[in-house]
Amino acid sequence: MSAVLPAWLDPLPDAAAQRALDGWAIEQRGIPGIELMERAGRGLFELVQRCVPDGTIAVVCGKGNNGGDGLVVARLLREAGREVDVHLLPDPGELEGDARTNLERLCGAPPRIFNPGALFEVAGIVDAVLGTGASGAPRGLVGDAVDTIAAAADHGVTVVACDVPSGVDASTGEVAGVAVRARATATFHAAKPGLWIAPGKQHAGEVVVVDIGIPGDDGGRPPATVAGAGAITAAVLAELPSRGAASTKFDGGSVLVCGGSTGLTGAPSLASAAAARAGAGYVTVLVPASLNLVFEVRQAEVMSVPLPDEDGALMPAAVAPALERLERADALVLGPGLGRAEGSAQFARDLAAAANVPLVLDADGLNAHAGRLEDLASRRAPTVLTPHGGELARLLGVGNEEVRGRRLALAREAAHRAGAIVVLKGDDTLVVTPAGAVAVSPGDAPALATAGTGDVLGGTIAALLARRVEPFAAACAGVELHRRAGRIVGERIGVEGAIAGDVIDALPAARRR
Ligand SMILES: NC(=O)C1=CN([C@@H]2O[C@H](COP(=O)(O)OP(=O)(O)OC[C@H]3O[C@@H](n4cnc5c(N)ncnc54)[C@H](O)[C@@H]3O)[C@@H](O)[C@H]2O)[C@H](O)CC1
Ligand SMILES: [K+]
Repeated sequence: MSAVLPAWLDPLPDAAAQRALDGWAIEQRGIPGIELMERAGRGLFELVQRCVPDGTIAVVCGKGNNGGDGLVVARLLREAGREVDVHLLPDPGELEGDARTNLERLCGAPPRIFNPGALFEVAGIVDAVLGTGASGAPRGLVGDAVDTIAAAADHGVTVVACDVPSGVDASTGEVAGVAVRARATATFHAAKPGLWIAPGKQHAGEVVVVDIGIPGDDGGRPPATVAGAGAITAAVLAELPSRGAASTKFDGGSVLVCGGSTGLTGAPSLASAAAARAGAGYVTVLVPASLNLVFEVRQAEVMSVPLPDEDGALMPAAVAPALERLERADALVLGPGLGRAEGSAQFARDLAAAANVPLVLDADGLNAHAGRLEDLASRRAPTVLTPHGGELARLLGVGNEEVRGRRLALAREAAHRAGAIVVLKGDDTLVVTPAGAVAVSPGDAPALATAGTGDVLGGTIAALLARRVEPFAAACAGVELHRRAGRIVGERIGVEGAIAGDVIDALPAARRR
């Protein structure tokens, strides 16, 4: 599936797209494959020298061009005076093309037959077994080699991966069987989605992108490299409107936040405060009448509308009054603190179906749609689901383990079934559209790992939807603002002890960075 990625996403070509790019560079732009391989090997060499400055290096080579890169780096390391053991998995006669050429160019001792024990006695290992040509779990001797490299890493041997840690699916980050866990990965031309998406992200370690001279779109029209995914960049924030001198609160749009239940009044408060801090013109919470006083007192900048409730939980009878308020709203966040009462789940389903405004469905609003994603597909206005892993598992009726292992595939499935944008939260937050576009967040905002930051994200995205930002851009920009705010909090007050309110307060600064 190739969707044209917006300019504010840096392409993360998947395995097929990267192979197409390699082929295009060779056939259409006349760059010899052997030259691409040499440049790849040189980039890998520099990373190995940095990560393993001394001691013996074992280079384990598979039979494809990933192995060919390994043979290049073995030669360069030996030319630099390093002690290098080359372990060749295939018979030498099985090597073809550029890999074979580099076998012939190898200086020093010829490659040895793969010797697992030797991998525990070296300072470092270069994993040149499988790259973008891998399919499925490593098999046979390749599987044994990947197992051994992984075990050696567990014993403290430094592993540097060539292009992709062997065993990781370059396109999705899935690990079918066993995979190498590298200290660092030298990846060629561009990072692949599998290096940015868990569990592949954790296997890749530090990712260094090596320029191997594949030209950009210099009019030569490279193949659509957008078949993979895109990395969210700061440029997405340029999609956001700014308040001008003549702006009024009406320009900022009206965000409604519907949720809350006894003991769970904090979530709608966090979501509504976040919407205000993210630029909404005005924000109103729709909450159980018996809890309304809490909201009257808590946040002066947020208005509150009491809805009929039973024991502090919203029931289907609250749908009609809520819809009345929605007539004058520009976006709705539904779910924060809603609670698990059956009547509240029905309330959430009825309101989601009837609300004709852009909707951010979060928390118990999502749980109310477990196994009912298709109900959302008939909504006329845009829908953004913001599940964490456990909520996505409940939506799809699968186990948490399956979501942890197949994040991209399952986010795509939910987006397709619900006809909605899915924001699958995590250090590697994914934003996936029903049409198949995929954006990945750079993450690295550990201060966000605290209760309530999910509510903050929902309110932030709703504020951008209320300002008529295109929904995919609004979801990605919301994720980026949220991440930046988390990083600001981490720098200002420290990761430990950061709380969701700090992230809200940092949202305005996050736009300025
Ligand atoms: N194409 C180029 O110009 C460049 C490529 N670079 C490097 O090449 C690899 C991609 O090479 P390719 O030959 O397509 O595939 P691999 O080297 O990944 O090897 C696949 C090889 O292994 C076998 N295999 C596949 N899956 C499994 C499995 N699960 N178990 C066992 N064996 C498996 C398969 O039969 C193939 O023979 C790319 O990653 C780069 O490293 C250069 O870097 C740049 C130029
Ligand atoms: K590899």
